[in-house]
Amino acid sequence: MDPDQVVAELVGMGFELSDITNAIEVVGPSIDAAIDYLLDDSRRDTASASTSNSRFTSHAGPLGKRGPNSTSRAAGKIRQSSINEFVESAGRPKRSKTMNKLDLSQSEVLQRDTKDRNVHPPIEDSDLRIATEKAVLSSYSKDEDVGPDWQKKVENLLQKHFGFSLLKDFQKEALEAWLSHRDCLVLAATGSGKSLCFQIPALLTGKVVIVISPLISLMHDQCLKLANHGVSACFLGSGQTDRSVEQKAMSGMYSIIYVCPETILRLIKPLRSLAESRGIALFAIDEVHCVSKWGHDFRPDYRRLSILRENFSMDTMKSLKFNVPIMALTATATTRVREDILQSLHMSKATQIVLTSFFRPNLRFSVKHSKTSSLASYKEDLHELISSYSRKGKSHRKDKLMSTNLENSESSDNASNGYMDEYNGTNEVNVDDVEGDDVSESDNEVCSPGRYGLGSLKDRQLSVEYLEDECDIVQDVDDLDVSCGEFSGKLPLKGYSGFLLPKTPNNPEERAKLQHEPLEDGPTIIYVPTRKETLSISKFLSRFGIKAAAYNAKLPKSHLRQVHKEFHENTLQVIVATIAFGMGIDKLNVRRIIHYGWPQSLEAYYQEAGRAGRDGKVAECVLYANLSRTPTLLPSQRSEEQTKQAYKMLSDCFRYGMNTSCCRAKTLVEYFGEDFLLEKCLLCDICIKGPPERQNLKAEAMIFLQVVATHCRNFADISYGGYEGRLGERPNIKALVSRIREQYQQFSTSDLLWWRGLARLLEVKGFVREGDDLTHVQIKYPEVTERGRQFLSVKTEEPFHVYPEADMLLSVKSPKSFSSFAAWGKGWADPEIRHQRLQRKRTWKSPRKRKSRKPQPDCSTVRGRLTAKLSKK
Ligand SMILES: Nc1ncnc2c1ncn2[C@@H]1O[C@H](COP(=O)(O)OP(=O)(O)OP(=O)(O)O)[C@@H](O)[C@H]1O
Ligand SMILES: [Mg+2]
Repeated sequence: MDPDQVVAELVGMGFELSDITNAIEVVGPSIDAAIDYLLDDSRRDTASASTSNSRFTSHAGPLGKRGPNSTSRAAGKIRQSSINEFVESAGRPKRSKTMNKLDLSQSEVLQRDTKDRNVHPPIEDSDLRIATEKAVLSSYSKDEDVGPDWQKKVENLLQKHFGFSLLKDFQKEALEAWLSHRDCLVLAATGSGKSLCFQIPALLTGKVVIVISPLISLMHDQCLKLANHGVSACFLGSGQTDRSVEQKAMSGMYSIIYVCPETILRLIKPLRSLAESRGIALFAIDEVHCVSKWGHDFRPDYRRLSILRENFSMDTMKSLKFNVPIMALTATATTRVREDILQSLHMSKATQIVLTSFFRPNLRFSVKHSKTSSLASYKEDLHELISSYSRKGKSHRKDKLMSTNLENSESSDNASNGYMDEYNGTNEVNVDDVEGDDVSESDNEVCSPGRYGLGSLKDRQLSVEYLEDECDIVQDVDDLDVSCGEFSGKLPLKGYSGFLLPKTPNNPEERAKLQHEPLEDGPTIIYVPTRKETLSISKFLSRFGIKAAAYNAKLPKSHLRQVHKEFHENTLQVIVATIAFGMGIDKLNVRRIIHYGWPQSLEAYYQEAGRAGRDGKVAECVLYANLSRTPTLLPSQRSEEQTKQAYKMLSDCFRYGMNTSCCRAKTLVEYFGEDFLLEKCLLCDICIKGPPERQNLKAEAMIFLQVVATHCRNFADISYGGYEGRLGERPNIKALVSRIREQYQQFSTSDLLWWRGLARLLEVKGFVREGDDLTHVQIKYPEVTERGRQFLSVKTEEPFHVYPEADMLLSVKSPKSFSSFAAWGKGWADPEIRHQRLQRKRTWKSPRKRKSRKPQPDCSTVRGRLTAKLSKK
């Protein structure tokens, strides 16, 4: 491969250019070898951190033990995995020559499963198979009535297959709906046990359940678990390499068939035959929020699933005694999304809505301010995480090591990148933070300049292509075809009864005790917006002896599988992932979910956070976000309508972060349309710290509304002109705040951040609204409403009490360094002063820039050629 191509691919995976060039210089321009070298680098860091800082030279796999084909990236790329691999990797006997098509574990599973219903395992010889299939098909019980004692039967089946015997109430409700042949929409919290609702019908009848699922990794995971529980299941779609599986599935050889929406559309005909032969008990549509444009994971193919109702109803299939019921399931759907689901899937008017609480009583939610953009932020924010894992290991030595490493990393970062000084004192609010309005909202925080040592990054900052290539956006079922199963096959089922049990106490005294309860052992998932951050943060953590691994969709599949495996085997402490570490991951003991950067919606946030504490024990969900900067939408192909909706969802998420007075858990569950029964959760940062002091901001509110009213009127008359804006240009909040600073001496040094917060509060009260047609994350072109005008005109002494929001508090905590903002601001209007300032700014920056810039690229080396190429862009 051409070295430039190798470098370009590795850059796409998120590796840093300097590391790539080092790797290529050591191992040559081979992509596989370079990946191994680069991933080993973190390993070496971990090893060196845990052994007296000496460099670890052997090339063990990225996580210590790569699979046999780990060096063959090509193999990982071309050949997609099949369930057999994962059954094998679960420690079960491998397929032997003497065995038939299925490996031992699967045939065992089939035997066990089929013994219950006189179904024979599929066998290799085709004639014999056809004969067997005929016998099998004729032996299916066509009796739909499972009888009045179905609960008893279910309990027995649960005990036999899963090791517990009690159905949860919502599961019972969903099954009752199915038994009466009704459609059903199940809305239940993450980890509550929705899968069981559609797995039981397959065990209870001789019929097949078809499950539509969005990701191959999810299907793998569920098939593997079912295999471990003695239930025959398979998945179909592009990830299925064994072509015979589809044929077997369509002839009724599996009790549960997982299929992606894209595939089911072409399988309608064979499925109709299956409905007539073995029978289809149910269509289950998992993660059904993907149906809706108003949801956070819209997948157009999900919308076409209305085809199921059209093709499997009594009207279209005369042999059916009732429509094949549809069961739709999700953990994150707002009221609007629910309506959209019912409509789009043509679910019946009598659809049973099974709604359980979205509340996760054992999760401690919190939001913290961080620039989340540099090594300095990592140090500040991840310090506690590192200490917690170090304490669990050899605490004293590691703590010592940690401080040494912190020092080392500081000096080396300063020397190599020269950007540390820019971010020292991470939590300081800098005027640059709030100047974002001048650039479009697509000026995304995910690509703050100077972070990754890529010289030309700043130039590429506004490029949508670049951003698209930086973030993992799951658009297709194949995007993440790696398994996330419990590979050990030892599911901790005995005595475990879901996250609601062991019960998290409900009474306030008991709950208060959980506020500071130390977390038990367990892994952490850190969600970051970009691929580069998966690598930079995992590398950073490895330096302190943490067993951390990066996970993003562009990394080799072999690496991702290994990460899944080690995660489920509890040998990894931290996974740093993009959203690619996806839906439905069911690992019980995840102790922390850290979001490092703004999520795109509360739906996505809550679903990802919901992976914590599924064992019912206390777990933490921390969102680190830059509270002084408006988050921006990650690029994706959206229609105008979808863009508006995406902004709305991002805005809701931003407001969640800005909130300082309402319990986080309450905000989250109410977002999903649920009435929160406890007054507060008592575990989140707001419940623990309490809200800030309420302030009477009457004077400020009046001034703001007055200025907005005046300038909006001027704008409407097109007579407005003067200061910063051009004639007829609608004044944005930044311009309006400049006017306030100029006109009101007492606010001459006030901060835009603070006024933005006030504008949001006034918007919530209905005194101002967004005047622009485009949607923004927060109010940008305020306009006074009728209510606002009334507020302005009524001269009463009534106070205007509000809780200041996070950005307001932040701006007060770190006031501006210059003494008179107005004077400083006015200076920019003077061409001479502006010229001088810009000159000065250039001279400030130039020494550091010059220091970090390479003299002249040497085009005889890979590094030189690439540097020259990138600097041309
Ligand atoms: N009735 C039950 N009693 C005890 N445990 C249960 C019960 N039902 C399900 N579980 C367990 O709950 C865990 C979570 O189940 P499942 O993966 O179905 O959750 P989910 O609701 O689909 O979550 P997600 O929304 O994240 O996909 C599993 O380990 C499962 O074995
Ligand atoms: Mg699920």
